[in-house]
This record gives sequence, C-alpha cells and structure tokens, in this order.
Amino acid sequence: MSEQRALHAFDDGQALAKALSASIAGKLRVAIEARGEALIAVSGGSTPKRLFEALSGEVLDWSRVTVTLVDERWVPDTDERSNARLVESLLLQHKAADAEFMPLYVETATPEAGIGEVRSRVAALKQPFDVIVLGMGPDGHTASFFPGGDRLSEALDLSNTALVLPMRAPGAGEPRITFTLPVLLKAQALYLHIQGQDKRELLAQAEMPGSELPIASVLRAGRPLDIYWCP
Ligand SMILES: O=C1O[C@H](COP(=O)(O)O)[C@@H](O)[C@H](O)[C@H]1O
Repeated sequence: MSEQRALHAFDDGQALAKALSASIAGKLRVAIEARGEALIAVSGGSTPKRLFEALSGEVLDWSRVTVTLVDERWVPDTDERSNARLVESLLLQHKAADAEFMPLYVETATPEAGIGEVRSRVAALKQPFDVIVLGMGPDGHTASFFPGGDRLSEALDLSNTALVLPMRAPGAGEPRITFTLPVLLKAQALYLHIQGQDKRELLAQAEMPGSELPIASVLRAGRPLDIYWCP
C-alpha cells in the first residue's frame, strides 16, 4: 500500500461505522468552520447502512451541510434500489435531518433525458467536495464505473470536464448516473468503505500493475485515500 493510502481495519461493521462517522464529521466541522458550509457525496448499495445510522447522530450544524450521492440508479426514491431512498431513510434522520439533500435522479425515462437538469444542479454546488465516500462492488466497480460500462473510459478520463455522466453496463442493473473520476479525485477528503474478506482481496488485485478493475483507477491516481475495512 502506498504512503498516500491508509488502511483502517476494524473487527466489525459497528466499530468501523463509529470510527468512519467520527472522521467524516470532523471533516464536515472543519469545512463549516472555514467556509460556513460543507459538501459531502456518499455511496449507495448495501455497505453504508451502519455508517449512515452513525453519521445521522453526529453533532454538527447539519443545516449547513449539503449531501448528495456519488452515483445513482435511474429509479425514483420509491424504488428499493434507489440510493437516494437509502440516504433519506438512514442518513437524513435524527441530527442530520436538517441537512439539504441534492438527488441525482429526476423524473425522466432515461438518465440521458435527465442529465441536463442534473448537470445544472451539480454545477450549482460549490466544489470541490469536502468529503467523498466511495464503495466498491464485488466486480470492482466504484461509483457507477462498471466493468464494460458504455461510458467508462469517458468517466475515468482525467481530462474530462464533465461533472456527471449517464452509464449503462451489463452488471449495473438499471441505467445509472455517476460523478466522473476527476470530480471524485478533487475531494478534500476521499474515503473508500468496504466490508468482507472478498473485497479486501479484490482491492489487492486492483493494486496490481495493469489491473483493469475500475477501482484501480482511483488507486492509481495516487491521491490520499483512507480505506475503511472490516471482515
Ligand atoms: O450499485 C452500487 O454499488 C456500489 C457497491 O455497493 P455494495 O452493495 O457492494 O456495498 C456502491 O458503492 C454504489 O454507490 C452503488 O450505486
């Protein structure tokens, strides 16, 4: 593991969630102190549930925090697959109920039809993000950078100025929308949150030179990355 990366390993998901939540809350407080506001993008999927519960109890001025997603499945938040639904039900609760949420989904049939509206929304955010929390799927995808994704090379292109892109891939289920890699890499604090021995082994594979796993593009970028892992 390079000096730019730190692996924080925990015995279980509860201990991990507590530590990661405290670290994120610290970064949000620093941003609020410095700029009067804070901007965070989180991942969806199954891994962040405990983290969201822990984060929702952190004491900070959530009314100054904007929360969005790193990526979204193109489904409304009434759908169980919606990442927004997860954030709304577990993170934007308790003390964090005052945070502002900016969804990446709009009610259009496809992400291509809605991308204009989403672009306007994200362009209004005061970037860079203070905090970005990535996840990683069992196929090595992060955000919606899926193996075989139709716009994967665009999304990973460090010279691409697009903030968000639609994405379709065989393993993605529904069509997606995702922030691009350059946006993620500019975050003040970048975390990767993974659980399970299989994912740790996958990450080790991604560290190998020439790996084509999408998460390898994040690792290769060489920017500071805090990896939070538990079995
Ligand atoms: O589909 C997605 O999956 C990944 C990983 O999810 P997990 O269930 O393996 O934790 C997630 O990071 C991403 O935001 C989400 O859209």
